[in-house]
Amino acid sequence: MFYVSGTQLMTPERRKAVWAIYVWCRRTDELVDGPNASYITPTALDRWEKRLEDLFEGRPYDMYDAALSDTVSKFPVDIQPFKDMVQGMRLDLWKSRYMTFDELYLYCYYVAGTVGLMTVPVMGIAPDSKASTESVYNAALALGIANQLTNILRDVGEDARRGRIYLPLDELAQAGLTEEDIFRGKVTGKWRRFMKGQIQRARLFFDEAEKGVTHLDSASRWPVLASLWLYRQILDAIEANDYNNFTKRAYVGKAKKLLSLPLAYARAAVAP
Ligand SMILES: CC(C)=CCC/C(C)=C/CC/C(C)=C/CC/C(C)=C/[C@@H]1[C@@H](COP(=O)(O)OP(=O)(O)O)[C@]1(C)CC/C=C(\C)CC/C=C(\C)CCC=C(C)C
Ligand SMILES: Nc1ncnc2c1ncn2[C@@H]1O[C@H](COP(=O)(O)OP(=O)(O)OP(=O)(O)O)[C@@H](O)[C@H]1O
Ligand SMILES: [Mn+2]
Repeated sequence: MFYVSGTQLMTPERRKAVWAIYVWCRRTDELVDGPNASYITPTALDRWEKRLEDLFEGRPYDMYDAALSDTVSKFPVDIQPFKDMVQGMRLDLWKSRYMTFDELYLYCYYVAGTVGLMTVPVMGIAPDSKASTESVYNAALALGIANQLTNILRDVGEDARRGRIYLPLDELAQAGLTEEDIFRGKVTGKWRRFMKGQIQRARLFFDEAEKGVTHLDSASRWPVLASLWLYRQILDAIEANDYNNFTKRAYVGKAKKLLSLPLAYARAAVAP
């Protein structure tokens, strides 16, 4: 998980804090994505949200919650993005179709944009930055959206096999595609044209996020830039697979991952 390698590049205090947030997010995702997902109910998510409120008030349930309690006592982290991620998991319990990009955007905000909002207070905004705080948070949000859109484009076949289509149905229809085309999983000219548009939009969100990275505290820029570049390369891998995201899982090879780190370091070292 390159978020992990990304956080290894941070100062120890920040690394521990991001790690605590990561673990909470991973456990939250596992509730609906993990092995026991079929038993999860909205009530279980309500209980998870109650635990979140307790740990924010300094009453952690276990040692992982305690790590997040420690983080929120050290950094000005707000509870709302965490609550919003739980709401995203409630959606994932029952919602398996998205009619429009607006609907999909909201879902991406809930499960991924929230991660950006959770982590900005830990990454820190550069003291000499001229950018407004709002614009930095918008860039963080954009990175979450970009990552989730990329995740969705990477997993079209995998999600279809679980009966889920996150791609906006109105855009599929405009491209002359139907749900059956997704379940059939054939790469056609229509599919390539549709995917080109989807990839182009995801890249726009990465571009917006990248502008904001330069306004983070200098010690946080490199790991965030490295993780941004790594995830964005999944889009290149989908293109390299001739848009076959039905049966091929696009991924970034070790060599490219390793190459991204020094490149991101050099880029992050350049003043904004
Ligand atoms: C250095 C760095 C990127 C730190 C962020 C670490 C962190 C707290 C990550 C949490 C990720 C997580 C487990 C979220 C739970 C929900 C979920 C699974 C979201 C999807 C992530 C991908 O997970 P995975 O690859 O495992 O997918 P599968 O579960 O296997 O299907 C998401 C695609 C979204 C993740 C979103 C981010 C990492 C956004 C990070 C944004 C920032 C660090 C903001 C940076 C600030 C600026 C100004 C750009
Ligand atoms: N439109 C909805 N709005 C909010 N919550 C919903 C909606 N549809 C379902 N849910 C919640 O998601 C939970 C699980 O979704 P699930 O698909 O199993 O139920 P469902 O969509 O109502 O379908 P069914 O009626 O066949 O169970 C439901 O128990 C319900 O609490
Ligand atoms: Mn997941």
